[in-house]
Amino acid sequence: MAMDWFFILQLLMSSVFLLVILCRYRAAAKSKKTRGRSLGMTQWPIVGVIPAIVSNIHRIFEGVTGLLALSHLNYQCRFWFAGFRYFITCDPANVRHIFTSNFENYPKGDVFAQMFDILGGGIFNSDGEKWRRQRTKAQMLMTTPRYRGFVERSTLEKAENSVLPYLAHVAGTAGATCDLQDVFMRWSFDTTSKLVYGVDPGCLAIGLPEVPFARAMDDALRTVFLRHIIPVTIWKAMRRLDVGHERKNAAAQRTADSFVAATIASRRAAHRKHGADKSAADLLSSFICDEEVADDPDADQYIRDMTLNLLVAGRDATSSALSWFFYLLATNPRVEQKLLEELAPIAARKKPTGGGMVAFEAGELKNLLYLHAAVCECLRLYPSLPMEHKAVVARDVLPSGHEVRPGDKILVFNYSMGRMKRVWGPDCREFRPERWISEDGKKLRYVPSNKFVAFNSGPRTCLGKEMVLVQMKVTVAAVAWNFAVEVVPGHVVEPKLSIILHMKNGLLVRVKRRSGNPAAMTSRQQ
Ligand code: HEM
Repeated sequence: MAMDWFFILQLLMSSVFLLVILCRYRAAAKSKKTRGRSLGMTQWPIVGVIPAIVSNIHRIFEGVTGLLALSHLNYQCRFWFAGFRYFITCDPANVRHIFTSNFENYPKGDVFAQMFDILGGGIFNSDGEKWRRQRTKAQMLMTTPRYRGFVERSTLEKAENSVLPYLAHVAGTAGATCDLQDVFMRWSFDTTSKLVYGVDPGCLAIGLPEVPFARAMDDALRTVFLRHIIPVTIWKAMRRLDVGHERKNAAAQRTADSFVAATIASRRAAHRKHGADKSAADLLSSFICDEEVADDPDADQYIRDMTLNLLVAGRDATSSALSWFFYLLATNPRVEQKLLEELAPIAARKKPTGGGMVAFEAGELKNLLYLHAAVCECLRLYPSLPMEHKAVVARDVLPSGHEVRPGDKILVFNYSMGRMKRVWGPDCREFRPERWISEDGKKLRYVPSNKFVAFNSGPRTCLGKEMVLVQMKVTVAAVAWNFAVEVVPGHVVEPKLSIILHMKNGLLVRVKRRSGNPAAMTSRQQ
C-alpha cells in the first residue's frame, strides 16, 4: 500500500510540473485561437486541472511539442521550489551551441549521473576527462574492421536463424498475431549481448522465454524517466526509504549487476584457463585483453560499467527504432511498395535460405538510398531517445536569446524537433523518406546533426550509429521482404512514459508470409 501512496505522490509532483507546462500551452493555444488543439482539460474545484494532467501524463511528448511549437521552439520554466528550473528546447541553433560550439559549458552533470545510477561510472554518465578516455577506448574497439565484420555477420545470422523462423512460426499459428515490439526487444537483447558479451541468451527462441534482465531494465528506465520530472529532493527521499519506483529500481540494479558480474567472471576464468581467444571479436573479450584496461585497479568495475552502458544503448534504442519503423511501414503502403521495389533486383539474384526466405547481406544494402532514407525518416519522427538532459556550468546566453544559469536543467526534446514546421516544413508529421533524397534521386541530401538529432550532435555523437544503421537495414530488409505486417485493427499505438521511446501497448501485428515477387504485390493486396 505504501508503494501505491508513493506512486500517487510521484504522479502529483510530476503533475505540478506538467501543470505549469500545459497551462502555458493552453494559454498560448487560446491566444492563437487554436483551442481545438489543446488537451481538452477540465477545471475542477480546488484540484484544478491536476486530475486531467495525471490522466494525460502519458501524452507529455505531444504536450511539450505543442508548447514548443507555440513558443518558438524554446520554453523557459523557473518555479519557486527546488529542482524546477528548466529550459526546454528543440531549436537547432541552440542545439548546435549546447552540443558543439560551447560543449564544455553543458556537461551531463552530477544530477544526470545520479538519475542514471544504473549505468554507474560508464560513458553515458561521465563528463570531462573520464568521459573522454572511455569514448576514445570504445571508439577504438568499435571501429575496427574486425568488429564491423562481426556486427554484419551476427546481424545476418540472427535474421536468418531467429527473426525469420520466429515470424514464420507466428504466421503459421491461428490468428498469426504477435507483439512485434517484444520480438524486437528480444532480438536486440540477443544481438547486443552477442556483440558486447559474445553470448546470445536466446530470448527470441520460439516460446519466448522470460528474461529477468530485460524486465529489470524496463523498471530502471521508467524510474530514470520519472526522476527527470520529480524534484530531486523527493525522489532521493523515496530512494532512501526504498519505496515506489525507487524500490523497483534498486531490485533492477541488483539483477543487472549479478548478470554482468557472472558474465565477466566466466570470461575471465576462460581467459585464464585457455589464454586470449584471438578469434573473439566481442567487446568484453577486447576489454579483458586490453593492457591499459588490465592495468586499471578497478578493471572489473570499469568493464561492468562500460559493457552495461553499451548493452543498454543497443538493446533499447535499436528495438524502439525497429518497432516504430514497422508501425510506419504498415501504415504507409506507398513507402512499403517503394522499399520492396528497391530490394527486388537484389532478391532476384539471391538463393532463398531456410524455409524459402531471403535475407540480405549488409554489403548488398549499403547503397540503397530509399532504405537508408526510410530508416532516417523513422528516427526523425520517432527518435529512440525522445529527450536529452544537460547541466549548465556558467551563465550563458543561447542563440535564441535566452539566458541560462548554473543550476538550470536543459531538456532537449528530440521528439519535438522532428515535428516542428519551422524546422522540417509543413509536412513535418508525414513519413516521407523522399525528403532525404536529392531531387534527381541520385544521392542523399546533407542534413546537419543539429537538425536530425536522433544520434545526438557534436563530440558526444552516438558511437553505435554506423552499427545501428547496418543492423536496422539488414533486419528491415529481411522482415519486409518475407512478411506482410499489418497492425491489428483497434490496437492503440502510442509512446510509453519512458526515457526510451517504446510503445506503451506494444505493437500488436498480424504477420503473413509473402509469396511470389512481393514488389509486384503490396501487403494490402496479398
Ligand atoms: C537506433 C539506435 C540508437 C540511437 C537512436 C542512438 C542514439 C544515441 C543518442 C541520442 C546518444 C546521446 C545520449 C546522451 O548523450 O545522453 C547516444 C549515445 C551513445 N550511443 Fe547510441 N543510439 C543507438 C544505438 C546505439 C548502439 C547499438 C550503441 C552501441 C552498442 C550505441 C552506443 C552509444 C554510445 C557509447 C553513446 C555515448 C556517446 C558519448 O557519450 O560519448 N548506441 N546514442
